Amino acid sequence: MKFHDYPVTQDYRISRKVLGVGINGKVVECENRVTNEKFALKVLRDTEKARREVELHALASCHPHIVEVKAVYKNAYNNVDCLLVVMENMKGGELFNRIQERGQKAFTEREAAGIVYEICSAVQHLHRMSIAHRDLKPENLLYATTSNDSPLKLTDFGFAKKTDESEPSGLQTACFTPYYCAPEVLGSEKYDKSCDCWSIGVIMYILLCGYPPFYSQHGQPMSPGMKSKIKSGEYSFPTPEWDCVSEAAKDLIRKMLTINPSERYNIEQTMAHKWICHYKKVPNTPLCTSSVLVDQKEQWSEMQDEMEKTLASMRVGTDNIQIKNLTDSNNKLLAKRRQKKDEDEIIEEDEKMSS
Ligand SMILES: Nc1ncnc2c1ncn2[C@@H]1O[C@H](COP(=O)(O)OP(=O)(O)OP(=O)(O)O)[C@@H](O)[C@H]1O
Repeated sequence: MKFHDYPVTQDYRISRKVLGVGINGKVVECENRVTNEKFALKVLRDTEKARREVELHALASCHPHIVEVKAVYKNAYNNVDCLLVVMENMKGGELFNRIQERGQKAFTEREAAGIVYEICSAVQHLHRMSIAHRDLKPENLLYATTSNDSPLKLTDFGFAKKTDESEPSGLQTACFTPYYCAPEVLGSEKYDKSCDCWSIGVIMYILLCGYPPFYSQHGQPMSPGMKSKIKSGEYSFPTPEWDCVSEAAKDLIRKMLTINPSERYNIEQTMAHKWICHYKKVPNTPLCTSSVLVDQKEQWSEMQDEMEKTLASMRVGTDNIQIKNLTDSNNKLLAKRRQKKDEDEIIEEDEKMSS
């Protein structure tokens, strides 16, 4: 995708409405000056990492279950190069918020299968293009609209990686990876893709019961021992939430949460599994998911933190360790301060243009 080098503010009015906040800063709403159509704008410092994110996202975005990148601008603010990514505006919110908001109307196993099918089709598209997402978590799954038949789409390619590039040797290490098979044994391409399948397994599990598979104790906050549970694949299908869930669903979860990534189901095997390929015929059994999500609202952010940490530890071992310069730092505080400054400068610029 070609990056425009004229100011984004020539084409879009930038609003102060914040659509979401992530580690790289805010995503704000913007409006096309000609059509008045609303979009989402993500501002990133122009670093090698940001370029990889934007390029891979744009490359993969022509898919019904991936958030579409409309345009990218490369603008400088106070001599700092930034990439401004205009994306379709996902007005329907995050996946689990919607399930939580259903109230009394029970969420069913067939609906869960439809959702997992949508996620799998996005991941299949990526893996066929030799892209591993590596940050597949609930916050990165957004609904396009608030209507019941809205598509669910995957976003945030901040950790995406082209998996067919030859890896420079020497700096890789498996010391930190908590998983049974070291990445270099399996090959980084298969290893990186296998992390996405593990994530789908976790999301599928939560969809079917409302709590994650690697809880220290159901209903209790996460314990420090959770990591070792993930490592040894210790999870179960507790009563009563799992009593009515089909054997086919449990079978697929076992295959996706297999500890050894070389034995874990890949995306093609997952798509061919009967619970996915016949997702419209999955039993319409009511699930406990919505009410459990409501009851455990307080634990949700801990769950998100834990999933983030686990995904981060899965990425270590396939990425080369590099000394970062300050502008590439992932330090949350530094990133927030920088991001806020960039956004303020862009909004100021926009206000100057409008006046
Ligand atoms: N296209 C979009 N439309 C509406 N809201 C969006 C869109 N993209 C992102 N958001 C919101 O902004 C939040 C942050 O976006 P994103 O995940 O891309 O940023 P990030 O800084 O890379 O975050 P993370 O901390 O998840 O790595 C999302 O969780 C979501 O709530």
